[in-house]
Amino acid sequence: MKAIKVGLLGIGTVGSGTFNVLRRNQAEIRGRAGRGIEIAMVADLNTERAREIVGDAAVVVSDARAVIANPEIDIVVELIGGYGIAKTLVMEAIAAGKHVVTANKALLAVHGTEIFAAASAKGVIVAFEAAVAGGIPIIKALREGLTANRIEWIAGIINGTTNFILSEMRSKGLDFGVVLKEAQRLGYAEADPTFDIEGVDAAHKATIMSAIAFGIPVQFDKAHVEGITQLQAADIKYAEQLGYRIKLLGLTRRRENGIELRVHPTLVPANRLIANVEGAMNAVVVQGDAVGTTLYYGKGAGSEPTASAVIADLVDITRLHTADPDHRVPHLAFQPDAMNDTPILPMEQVLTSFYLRLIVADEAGVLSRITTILAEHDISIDAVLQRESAEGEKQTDLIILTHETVEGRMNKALAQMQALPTVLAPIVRLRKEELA
Ligand SMILES: NC(=O)c1ccc[n+]([C@@H]2O[C@H](COP(=O)([O-])OP(=O)(O)OC[C@H]3O[C@@H](n4cnc5c(N)ncnc54)[C@H](O)[C@@H]3O)[C@@H](O)[C@H]2O)c1
Ligand SMILES: N[C@@H](CCO)C(=O)O
Ligand code: NA
Repeated sequence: MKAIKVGLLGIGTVGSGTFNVLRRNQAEIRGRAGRGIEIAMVADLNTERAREIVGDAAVVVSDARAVIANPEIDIVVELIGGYGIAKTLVMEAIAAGKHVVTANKALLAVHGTEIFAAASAKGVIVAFEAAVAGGIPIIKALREGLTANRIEWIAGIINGTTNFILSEMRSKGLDFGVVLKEAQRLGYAEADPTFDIEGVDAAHKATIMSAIAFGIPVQFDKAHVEGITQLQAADIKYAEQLGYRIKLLGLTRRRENGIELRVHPTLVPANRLIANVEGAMNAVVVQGDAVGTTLYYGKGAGSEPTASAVIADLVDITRLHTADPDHRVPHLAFQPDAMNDTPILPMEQVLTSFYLRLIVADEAGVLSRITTILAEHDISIDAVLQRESAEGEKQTDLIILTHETVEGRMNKALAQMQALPTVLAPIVRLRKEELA
C-alpha cells in the first residue's frame, strides 16, 4: 500500500526528532502501521536549517499554508507552538479535511473545545500524545488503558524544566538562573521560559488531563497556576528535615462539590516514588477506583522522546483513519454527548494540608498565640519545628505542618497570624499532599 503522506509545520526541536526517528525506524514503524509513513513536505520559516535536516527526502517551503493546501498530504503535524499562527493553521488544516497531530498543549488547553468540535464536525482526528508529559504515553493510558475506572485524582511532575531546576538547586546548591539557562540549552524549556517557571506549561497539561479524566471541557482559565520563582532555598531545606521533597505538581482531583485543578510547589513525602523523580524526568500518578494507583515515568521533553509520542499518533491515525469516526477513541475520552459540566472549584474551596514558615520574635507566648489562631479556625497541626533564623538572634523560624483543611479557612487564619506584631516577615505558605 502507498505510504501515508505527512506534512510537518515547524522543524525545530520536536520536528527534527520526528523526522529523524521516523527515518531511522521506518521498517519497524511500517510493520506496525501496516503501511509506510512518509514526511513528504516540511514548512519552516528557517528553510535553510530545514533543508539541512531533511536533505532531499522532503519538499521544504517557508509557507505552512502550502502544506495544508497540498492534496497529497493526509496528516498535518503542527510543531510550531503557541496560540497564534498555530491555531489558525490547525483550524485551516481541519477545514481542509486533514488529520492533525500536535504537541501544542498551550493551544489545546485554551482552545481545545473549539478545535475538537471542528475536528468532530469534519470527521478528522486531532491527536496530541506529545502535548502531555512528552514521550510518556499518558493520554493513551488515560483514554484507553484506564477506561474501566472512575478516576479519583491525578498528580504529575509534568514540566521537565522546573523539575530539572528544583533537582539541581537541591542537590548541587546551584542558582536558579544558571540552571534555567542549562534547561534552555538542553531544549527542555518553552520558547518563553516564563511558561515553565511560572507553572503555566504544567497547568496546560493538567487542564488536558483533567478534561480526559473527568469528562469536562478543557478550562485552562479556571486552573490555579503557581510556579517556582518565589520558592526559597530555606523551605527546600526545612521540607527535607521534615521528610518531604518539594515538587511542582499538576493536580486534579474529584471532590463531592466539584473538581480541583491546580499547579503549585507541593511538599510530597520523600519516600513516595514521585518525590524521587529527578532532573528533567516527568512522572504522573493516576488513582482509579478499580486499578488503584498507577505511575507513569519517563522523559517529558526533548527532541526524540517527544518525537516518540508524535509518531505514535501518526501510527494510530494511519491505522484508524479509514474507520467510521464513531468508532474512534473520542478526543477527550468521553463521547461528546457524555461530557458533563461539573465545576472546577475555586482555590478557596480546595482541600489540602499546608506547610507554613513564620519568622517570629523569639519570646514567650508566640507559639501559643499562633496555635490558638489555627485552633480557632479548626485547623489541626501535624508537626512543628523551631529553628534558629538566618535573619538574626532575636528571631526564630517556626515551621508548621497542618492536616488537611479548606484553603479559604487557612487564608483567614493566615491573615490573623500575619497581623500579629510578633510575626516579623511575610509568612511562607506551601501546600502538602500525601498522595496516598
Ligand atoms: N521541546 C520539547 O521538549 C517539547 C516537548 C513537548 C511539547 N513541545 C511542544 O512542541 C511544539 C514545538 O516545540 P519545539 O521545542 O520543537 O519548538 P522550536 O522552537 O524548537 O521549533 C519550532 C519551529 O517552528 C518554526 N516556525 C515558527 N513559526 C513558523 C511558521 N509561521 N511557519 C513555519 N514554521 C514556523 C521555527 O522556525 C522552529 O523551527 C511546541 O508546541 C512545544 O510546546 C515541545
Ligand atoms: N517546556 C516543557 C517541554 C515539554 O512539554 C518542559 O519543560 O517540560
Ligand atoms: Na505523552
